[in-house]
Amino acid sequence: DPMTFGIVGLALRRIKAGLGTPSKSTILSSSLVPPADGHDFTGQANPAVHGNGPVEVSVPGFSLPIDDLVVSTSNQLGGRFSFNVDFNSGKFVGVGFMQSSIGGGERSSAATAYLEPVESRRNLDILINAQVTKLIQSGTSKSGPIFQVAEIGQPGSSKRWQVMALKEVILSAGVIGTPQLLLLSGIGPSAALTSLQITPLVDLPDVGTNLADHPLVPNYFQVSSNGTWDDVLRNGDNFGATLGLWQASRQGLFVNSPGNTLAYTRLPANSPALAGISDPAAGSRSAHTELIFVDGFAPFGSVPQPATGNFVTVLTAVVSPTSRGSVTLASTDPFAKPLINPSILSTNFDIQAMVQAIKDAQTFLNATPWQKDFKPVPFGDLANARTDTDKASFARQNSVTVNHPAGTARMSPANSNWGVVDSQLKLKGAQGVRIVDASVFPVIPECHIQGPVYIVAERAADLIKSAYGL
Ligand SMILES: Cc1cc2nc3c(=O)[nH]c(=O)nc-3n(C[C@H](O)[C@H](O)[C@H](O)COP(=O)(O)OP(=O)(O)OC[C@H]3O[C@@H](n4cnc5c(N)ncnc54)[C@H](O)[C@@H]3O)c2cc1C
Repeated sequence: DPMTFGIVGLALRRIKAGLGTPSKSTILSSSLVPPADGHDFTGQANPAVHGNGPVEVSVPGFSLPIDDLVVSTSNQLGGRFSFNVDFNSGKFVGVGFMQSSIGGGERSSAATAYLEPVESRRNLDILINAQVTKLIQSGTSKSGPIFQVAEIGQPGSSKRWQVMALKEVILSAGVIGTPQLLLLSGIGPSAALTSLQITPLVDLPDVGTNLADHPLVPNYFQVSSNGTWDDVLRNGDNFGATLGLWQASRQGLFVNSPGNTLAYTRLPANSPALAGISDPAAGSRSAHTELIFVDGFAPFGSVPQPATGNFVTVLTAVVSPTSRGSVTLASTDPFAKPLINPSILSTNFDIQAMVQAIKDAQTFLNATPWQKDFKPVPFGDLANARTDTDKASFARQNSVTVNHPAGTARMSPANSNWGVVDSQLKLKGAQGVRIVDASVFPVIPECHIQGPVYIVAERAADLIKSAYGL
């Protein structure tokens, strides 16, 4: 459950650019804290490239038998698999230790780090068991309709309440909820809205388009070691004892997910994935693919955990995908689920990059450090996926996503005729609404995107304070 931050890189670039040390509230949202087991994490992360913000981040707090094998293999293979002590350094490729938003063996999040400390503020009300059903036009301005009223309801009831914002509405309903709400409010592609009998108020064809996510394939390897977590998952007593240990002391296997190590890799320069296209990654220090090394059978997708045997899973992902899907309305009922078309692996780049990642997983686990105690052997459909064509087919059959959707209300230049928000995060063609969530990313970041969401949120806070002279 990793989160990766580019925040310190951002801060360093600020300092180099002569902008001075960033104030805490401007840039830094996380702090590196000791792992749950208190082990010396020298060489697993670099405190010098971390900030001092409220979200707690740590390296894994429970060592796994495969950790040393991953590091040894990195040292042996080098090149695209060289060791990277900390992905926050500004160089985002290589093999390293996972960093998770965990402090003291517990999840740290926007809720615990930002919201809980201010819950008792008199100017903050939190409505639970309530859902915004639409934004209501409250006036007209030269920039377009003004939306300063949110309508609220509860499932199973037709009763509605209205809340009026004195300054503006900040919409943070996420990559699925935000476009759904905009569409329900008459903000989106006019023709599609009209066909659903919704009166179009702002014609923004991009609402709900540009949905990006990181496709993920679980690659299973049967191993001869009997020390993997498979028996914890299978055996109720063992599972209960492990959970009990976490509940009593925030120690043991359950202090984080059992994927302690990972690799971010760039494709080889001659990869067929890159033929005839411009490189979709942000730059030479950004990755195309990711490998997460899990000490057991990670039950992703439709393949159930086998009743016997020990396993290592390598989760392979494409982190600079070019496929784009969509979120559209299935119904005008605000409580009905929208239609989500993830459209993953729908481009040649994405499928070829995934094939390379699957080959990389096999190369990595074929290295000598694994041959003494683990002796990994491809398991299930992976065992039969011998050629690149087989691997592409295996990927199509077994892909899920990393749950990193982004981009359904993308940012664009103020005077462009595409996009949904401008660089101030304000809804285009309207007044009174700002969007602050992962839907505004124009492209999906090549990392687990929770960190970048915090960056956008911190930036938005500054934009809002600045707009009102606060
Ligand atoms: C299963 C899963 C695992 C993940 N694991 C990781 C990980 O390990 N590392 C990582 O970096 N990222 C991870 N992510 C991604 C990360 O959680 C998201 O990128 C991030 O939470 C997005 O933040 P957001 O503010 O855009 O939206 P969200 O966090 O989704 O917040 C949107 C909120 O709006 C609420 N909402 C929606 N519609 C309405 C409405 N109409 N009225 C009122 N409220 C509404 C939702 O209930 C939700 O609470 C994971 C995501 C999932 C789903």
